[in-house]
Amino acid sequence: MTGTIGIVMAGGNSTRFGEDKAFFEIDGKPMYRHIVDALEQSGVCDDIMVSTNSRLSGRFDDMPVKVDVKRFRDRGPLAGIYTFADAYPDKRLLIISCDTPYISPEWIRTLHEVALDDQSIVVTRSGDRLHPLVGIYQGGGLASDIERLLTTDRRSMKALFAERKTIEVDSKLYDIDVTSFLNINRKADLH
Ligand SMILES: Nc1nc2c(ncn2[C@@H]2O[C@H](COP(=O)(O)OP(=O)(O)OP(=O)(O)O)[C@@H](O)[C@H]2O)c(=O)[nH]1
Repeated sequence: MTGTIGIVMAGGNSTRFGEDKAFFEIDGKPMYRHIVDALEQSGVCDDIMVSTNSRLSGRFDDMPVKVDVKRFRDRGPLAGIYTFADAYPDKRLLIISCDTPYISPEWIRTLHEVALDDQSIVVTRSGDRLHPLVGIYQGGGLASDIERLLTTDRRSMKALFAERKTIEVDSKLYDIDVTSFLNINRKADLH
C-alpha cells in the first residue's frame, strides 16, 4: 500500500432521514463536512475525497468527488468502495460514513495504526454494534472481490467480511466516548 485516502461515504438516498443527510447541518456545519474535518485532523490521510452518486455530486463545495461506477449505481456502500478500490488499487481506503458526524480524529488514528500493521480490512466495533463504514479497506484483489459480490447481487458489507480477513477493533479497549459512533439514520437520532 502506498498511502491512505480518506473517503466520506455520501452516496445514499437518505430514505429514513427524509432529506439528503450529508448536507444536514449539525452545529452549523453539514454532516459531510464534520467527517472531512475529522479526517483532516487525524493527520493520516494523503488525500480526502467524497464517494457519492451523480445526483449529489455537485453539492460538496470544494471537495473532490468520485461518482459510483454506472454499472453498480445505487447498489449501496459496497459500490462506492468498489469504485475507489478499482481506481486506486494501491491505496489504503479509510472510509467514514457521512452519518457519523461525531467521529473523532483519535479514533481514526487508532484504526489507521492497526491497518498499518496488517493488510486486512479493519472496522469498528462499539459494544454489540459493528460499524463497517468506520473502517479501512485495503489489500490486493479488493476490487475484484467486491465486483464478484455485486454482480451476484450480494450487497451487504458482511458478505465482504466473509470473503476477506477482517479485524474488528473494539472501542471498549480504548478510552473513547461511545457517542463518537452515533449513527444518524433518522431525524429522531438527533435528540
Ligand atoms: N457511494 C455510495 N454511498 C452510499 C450508497 N448507499 C449508501 N451510501 C452511503 O453509505 C452510508 C450508509 O448508508 P445508509 O444509511 O445505509 O443508506 P442511505 O441510502 O444513506 O439511507 P436510507 O435510504 O435511509 O437507507 C451513508 O453515508 C450513505 O451516504 C451508494 O450506493 N453509493
